[in-house]
Amino acid sequence: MAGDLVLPLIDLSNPDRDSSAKSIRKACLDHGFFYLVNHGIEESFFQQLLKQSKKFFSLPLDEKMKLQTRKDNRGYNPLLSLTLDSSSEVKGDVNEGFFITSAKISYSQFNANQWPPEELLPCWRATMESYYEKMLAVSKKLISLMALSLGLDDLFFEKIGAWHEPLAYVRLLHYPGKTFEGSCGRLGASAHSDFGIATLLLTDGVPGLQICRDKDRHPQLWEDVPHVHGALIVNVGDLLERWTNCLFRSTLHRVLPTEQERYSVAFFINGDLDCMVECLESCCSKENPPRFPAIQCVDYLRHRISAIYTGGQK
Ligand SMILES: O=C(O)CCC(=O)C(=O)O
Ligand SMILES: [Fe+2]
Repeated sequence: MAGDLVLPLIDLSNPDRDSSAKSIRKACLDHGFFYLVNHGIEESFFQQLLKQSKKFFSLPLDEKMKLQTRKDNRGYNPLLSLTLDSSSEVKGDVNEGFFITSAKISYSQFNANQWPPEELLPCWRATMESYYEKMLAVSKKLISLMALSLGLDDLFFEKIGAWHEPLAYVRLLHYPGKTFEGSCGRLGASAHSDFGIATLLLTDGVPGLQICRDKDRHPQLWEDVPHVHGALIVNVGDLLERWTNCLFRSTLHRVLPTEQERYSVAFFINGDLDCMVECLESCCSKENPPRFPAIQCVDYLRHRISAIYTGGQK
């Protein structure tokens, strides 16, 4: 049964950075989720982004399929093509999506984003590129507060080489609502934790997102995440959980099938591909040894990304 959930609100513009860092630490210990406000992105820009996203998903399927993702995970994923809970026997999440990342990053033999033709969707690419840049700037501020919240230098992630050319993704998402008849007990997004450092999520206000704060509890308790107008929902990812030896929690979440159509945009922040993710000194001791071996960011992400492709990654 879903209960009422009150998540902390972090003000990114607060000049008292130590106080923000303290609040972030508490939020990451208690929930692994919080709202980010005063992040500097205008509401009108969010509306423009959601409008452009809707325009893309309204294109005929054959047009969208021309941009289907390849090995590098950029472009279009049709309905049911990904299953975020890779251990689930029920395959296929009821959403379609579109991934965009930095043009500078070469992840496989393909190193270019895919774009719908300008004559079909004027300004689409420019809107997405602008969102990517704005979110990268917000993430940079957030990452430095997260470093402070762990008692580290605020430039810690830059200094260890995790934030020079970080792999980040914009993921546009469309949940079709009850008009889609092939759901058969599937979820909008099956239960998962995100892979990277953190995720910053924008939704259109249609409910559906739930979190499970204690994944080991049986039966699991799923709680609705209320919409807060203008706020981004931030959650800790598995790479940060590894860095912090499970001090910061990458909380399980999912999206229920929705009656109405629903649009959301996730911004996934990961580190630089070649950075090593290994337990922070301050997060381990003799009594609490590292729970995960060190791993290169790219190896971890490749493995996790390929596991969510329902029929294998093309
Ligand atoms: O659409 C949402 O609200 C959540 C999406 C999500 O959890 C994801 O893409 O990782
Ligand atoms: Fe997620």
